Amino acid sequence: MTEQHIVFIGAGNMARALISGMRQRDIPGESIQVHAPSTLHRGALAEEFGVRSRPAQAEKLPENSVVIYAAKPKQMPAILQEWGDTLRSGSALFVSVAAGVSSTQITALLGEEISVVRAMPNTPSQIGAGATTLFARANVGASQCDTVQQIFSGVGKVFWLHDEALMDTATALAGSGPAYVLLFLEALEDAAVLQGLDRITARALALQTVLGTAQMAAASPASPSELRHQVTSPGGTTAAGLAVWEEQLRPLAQRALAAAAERGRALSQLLKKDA
Ligand SMILES: NC(=O)C1=CN([C@@H]2O[C@H](COP(=O)(O)OP(=O)(O)OC[C@H]3O[C@@H](n4cnc5c(N)ncnc54)[C@H](OP(=O)(O)O)[C@@H]3O)[C@@H](O)[C@H]2O)C=CC1
Ligand SMILES: O=C(O)[C@@H]1CCC=N1
Repeated sequence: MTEQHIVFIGAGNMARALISGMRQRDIPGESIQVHAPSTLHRGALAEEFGVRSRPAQAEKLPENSVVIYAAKPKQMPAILQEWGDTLRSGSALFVSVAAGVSSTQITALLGEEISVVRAMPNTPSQIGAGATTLFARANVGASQCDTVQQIFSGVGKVFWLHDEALMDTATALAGSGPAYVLLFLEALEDAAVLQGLDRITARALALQTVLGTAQMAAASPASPSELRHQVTSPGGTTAAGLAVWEEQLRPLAQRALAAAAERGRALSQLLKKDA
């Protein structure tokens, strides 16, 4: 793992989260290089994590490079145009974290079947608590899959998919998921403040409740439904609250995941128009 060179295209939120998680796992800063047009974000990453900061494009890659595409989906045609020769001439493994963009689109943009893996990580990767879904094209070898597995299992849990179409669902659930959980926290906090609790206490109580419950569910062999029933006394406070959640929550979850997955597919279609 330490011999591997990890090359980021893009220095934004997701690159930062992954680099933070990698550095906590003692991947040396010198084996990570970050490319972005401006020095704004890559400069900050170099300063904070000791990674190498480079302009937007590399002429040549170090041996054993894993290139992680972490710029916006819609920029992929232009960026792969710039990186095409570099990627085609080496033996780099190309990992895209871009939402929506299919591996077939990526190889079509490159005009060659280089090794492509799609990854959908999430921002808790920055503290080693990420959830990453991976999909490898058929030509990606077992040792390349191991390499990708090692990189992302270093920053959290890893789940492989064999049907690429489900990457949009994984994106809707886990890539976007931290934002849903944070919105839920905000809503709980605000509701408690409305009832008179001070904001600091409301925030801390909401956070510890979500954290403690997630840890309990992760540690327990029981299903979320079974654990929920343990909290719910007949005729008690939880039953009263749950009756309200049940009216809306499941249909809302279905609509939210459908909207997010559809947006992933739309991002992919947009790329077709621009390409
Ligand atoms: N944010 C998230 O939670 C998640 C995001 N993703 C995916 O990660 C990718 C990046 O998202 P995010 O980090 O949020 O986006 P940001 O907008 O935070 O970062 C985008 C980065 O791309 C860089 N960039 C722009 N043009 C180029 C170029 N020509 N060459 C190299 N780099 C370039 C920008 O450079 P500069 O610093 O100069 O502005 C910036 O650093 C997206 O594809 C998204 O779908 C996947 C999972 C979760
Ligand atoms: O919102 C987005 O499109 C990206 C992908 C998943 C999380 N952030």
